[in-house]
Amino acid sequence: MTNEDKSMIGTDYLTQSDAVKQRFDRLKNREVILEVKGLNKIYKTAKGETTALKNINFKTHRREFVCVIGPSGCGKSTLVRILAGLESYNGGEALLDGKPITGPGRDRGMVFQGYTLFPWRTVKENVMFGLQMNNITTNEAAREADQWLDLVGLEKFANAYPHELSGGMKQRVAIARALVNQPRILLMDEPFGALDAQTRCKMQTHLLEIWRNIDITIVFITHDLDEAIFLADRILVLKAHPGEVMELIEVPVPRPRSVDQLFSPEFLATKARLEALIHPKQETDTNEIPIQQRMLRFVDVTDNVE
Ligand SMILES: Nc1ncnc2c1ncn2[C@@H]1O[C@H](COP(=O)(O)OP(=O)(O)OP(=O)(O)O)[C@@H](O)[C@H]1O
Repeated sequence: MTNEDKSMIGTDYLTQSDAVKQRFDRLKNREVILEVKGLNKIYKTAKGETTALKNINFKTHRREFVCVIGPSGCGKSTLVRILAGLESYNGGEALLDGKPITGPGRDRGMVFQGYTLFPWRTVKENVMFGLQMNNITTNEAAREADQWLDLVGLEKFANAYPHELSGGMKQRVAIARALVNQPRILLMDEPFGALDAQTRCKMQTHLLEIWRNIDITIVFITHDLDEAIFLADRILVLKAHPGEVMELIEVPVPRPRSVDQLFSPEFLATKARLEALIHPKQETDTNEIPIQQRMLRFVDVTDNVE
């Protein structure tokens, strides 16, 4: 344990080292890229109304990395779809560079959990697609696609087809394809959710490396507490039914991040706070039937597996 570790013992997630504090001061001085003000979303169905988002407020600064976390049904996907311009909303505002979001646009790149590559196009052709849709010549698109494939470390796979790639590689192509139009903001909805733990970990480090090297602001949806703390500057914590902001947490873990920090006092303190917000301890319900009594017996009582 280093002296710095020792000095952080007993601190909570609100305690920031001087370096972290200064970083947040710099970050908050940067221009606001995304501003969400009093945003509401109500879904109307035959069964009634669901308030998916209620009075959501937050700002994201240039080159900030924001994670959005919360229990199932808290409106994470709804929020990201509204920001992408794929979903309408019922009041409030969502502003990108001060302008209302009214539909999809080149200023936003999207990466989803499912692999959304065109299977009949090569890796490079997948990345070129967005550019060609914007009337950029094939030669120019090919040159730019090469640069982005280089950035995500897939230059050697330019002529491969999606089915020849691993899950992590497919998501790297998806990131290159989302970045090729040089959006202001990258919206990522559980992009690593389908990957195995080891690949997921590598992709997180890789994404931080990409983010460090380019001028991009990231809004990243996740279920995973470790992933949120590892990646984010700030974490927007939502609650469900209705989807509301519980807290916007400034992650006190210094940058650059590495897996060695997963058990640092700041990391664990932040995780404890997220656990308390997202999985609060339930009061014991005295009316609840003990689990053993609820289970059907499928085996003979004498057949003891232990
Ligand atoms: N198209 C829709 N029509 C009706 N209700 C919807 C629709 N999409 C989402 N909802 C409801 O809105 C609420 C928020 O859903 P949303 O999918 O945004 O949550 P989420 O936090 O992304 O959930 P998960 O983590 O399970 O993906 C939920 O109660 C959901 O049932």
